[in-house]
Amino acid sequence: MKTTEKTRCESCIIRQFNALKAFTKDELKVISDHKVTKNFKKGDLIFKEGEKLNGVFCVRDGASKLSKLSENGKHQIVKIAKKGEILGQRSVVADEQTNLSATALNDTSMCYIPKQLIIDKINQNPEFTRNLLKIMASDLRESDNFIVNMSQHNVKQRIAEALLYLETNFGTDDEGFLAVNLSREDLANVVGTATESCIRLLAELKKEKFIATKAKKTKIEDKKGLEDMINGF
Ligand SMILES: Nc1ncnc2c1ncn2[C@@H]1O[C@@H]2COP(=O)(O)O[C@H]2[C@H]1O
Repeated sequence: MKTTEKTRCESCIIRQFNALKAFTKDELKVISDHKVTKNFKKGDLIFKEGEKLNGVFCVRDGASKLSKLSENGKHQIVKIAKKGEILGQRSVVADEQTNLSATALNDTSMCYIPKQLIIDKINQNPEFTRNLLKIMASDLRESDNFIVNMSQHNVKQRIAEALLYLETNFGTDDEGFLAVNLSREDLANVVGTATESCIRLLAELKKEKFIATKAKKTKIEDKKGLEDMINGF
């Protein structure tokens, strides 16, 4: 992990995507003066489940996986976080330890904002507090949907959903391959299956012409077909 020169929050457009959009120019100046920009490489641990954070991370760029280690030693990936998200606000607000680990999936840049500033702003800026509540409410809705999805969709449907999520949220490269490539193990950990089953089901999806693969890259060939399959048609 590298700490780099600061970019000023006042001139950063990322805040439009998160609760920080409620801050005035003066508030942003204070945040800018106290935050640190941290850069992570693929595989770097950003924070570990059970850690007590002294601040929150604002994702400027890159993708990171949020995962929880279960008692049987498996990592369940709960979410792939993207640009604009704030990570760690749940434990900072609750004054608890983090519930998940965050690991960089590619080159990732994050601004680390000290906890005390966030707590001060919760007390001083009601619009910021409302925004934060909305984000946490949305995380809760996502978690509800995730649980329902796990129990009502089969593994193949869940793989299709994960691939569509990656395309919608992170886009594709010049050749149409997913810009964020999950390893087969990570994809298996998103959908809650063994890596071998995930590999077998990806091969099926390829044979059925829903997807194409090249080396470790994956391309969605038939989006409508995948959507129909998810909806049980
Ligand atoms: N759907 C989600 N469920 C749980 N945590 C999430 C979700 N989306 C984003 N997060 C963030 O992931 C963070 C993990 O550490 P915390 O528990 O401190 O705070 C959590 C939230 O900021």
